[in-house]
Amino acid sequence: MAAAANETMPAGTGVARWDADPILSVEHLTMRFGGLVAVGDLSFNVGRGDITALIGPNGAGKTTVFNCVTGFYKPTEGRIVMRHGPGRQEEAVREVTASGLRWQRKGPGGVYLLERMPDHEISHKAKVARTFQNIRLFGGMTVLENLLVAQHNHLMVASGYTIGGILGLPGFRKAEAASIDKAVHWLEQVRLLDRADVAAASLPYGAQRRLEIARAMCTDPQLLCLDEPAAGLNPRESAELNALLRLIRDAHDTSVLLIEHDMSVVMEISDHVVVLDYGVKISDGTAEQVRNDPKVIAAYLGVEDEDEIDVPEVQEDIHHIAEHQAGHDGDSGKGPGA
Ligand SMILES: Nc1ncnc2c1ncn2[C@@H]1O[C@H](COP(=O)(O)OP(=O)(O)OP(=O)(O)O)[C@@H](O)[C@H]1O
Repeated sequence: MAAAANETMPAGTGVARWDADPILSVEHLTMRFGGLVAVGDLSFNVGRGDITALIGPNGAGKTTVFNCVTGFYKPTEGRIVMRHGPGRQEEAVREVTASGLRWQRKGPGGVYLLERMPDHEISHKAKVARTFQNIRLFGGMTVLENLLVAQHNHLMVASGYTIGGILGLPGFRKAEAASIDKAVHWLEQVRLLDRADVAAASLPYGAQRRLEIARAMCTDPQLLCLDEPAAGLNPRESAELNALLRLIRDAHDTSVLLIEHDMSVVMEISDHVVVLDYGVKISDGTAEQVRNDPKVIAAYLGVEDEDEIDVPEVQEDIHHIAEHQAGHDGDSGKGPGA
């Protein structure tokens, strides 16, 4: 996947890679809260094997999109298609849509209509994992326990939903050992193995953020959704996060969709960037394309007339604003105490 990460279009197709091989398609998504249209007729694709960033000013609708994708909200309208296996699988998507079913599996492939599925099915069957803007670890449990709890479903299956677990039947013991191996693997990846036995709440903020990502990865997701993973991190921790997300994409075959205000993270690691403003898409392309899009610049600065913008200077301003915003977020309830 990584090898393809810098090529926007597969040779000779003229179609962006994320449109040719989307792991996730958000199609005509609308979410209304009473009279407020938080997201209006939004469509975009998340490419298989890509890091995709969803960005936009405060209140643009990013978290609402995440909540629809992960089953926390039922969209007012629209379809959200998750695909296991390559390609668009158009016929399977048509079949499952018409059938009224929630998903259809065929061999290694599968099509899942997330707007029809409850959140636990989205995580266990469609293989979509998420982290939250405000950290949601089990603070009183140890670091290791947090990663084992994430694999609870797998262990329940191994116990046959009986007291097989308590009795230590061989199948369960094997599954339990595999769960510990996986937890240890991810603790190594996020550099927390030496903290495995401490309470999660006692970790510094940046380490808690890494633990959240490790916990999500212990569910073996095909798509990892991260809500502001760099919020409150210092520059060194931000650089470590970039490396971790690249490793997740390249070595673990997991696609990543992230909401992020820190433009240094977005521009450095994203293969694809989608920009929202007032619940609608205003730009969609590579980081480079989006960075130079006057509509994006105008949205971030609240400028009405794009013709008045002196682009290079404004880009500098955007960078400062993004930095300021990230710092401000860290002080306003998105930090460890939140
Ligand atoms: N549960 C809700 N009930 C009512 N309005 C909501 C709800 N959730 C979000 N909204 C509104 O929908 C709009 C989009 O909010 P959302 O949180 O999705 O934006 P965002 O882009 O994630 O913002 P931020 O960057 O500040 O987190 C906002 O006007 C918000 O007030």
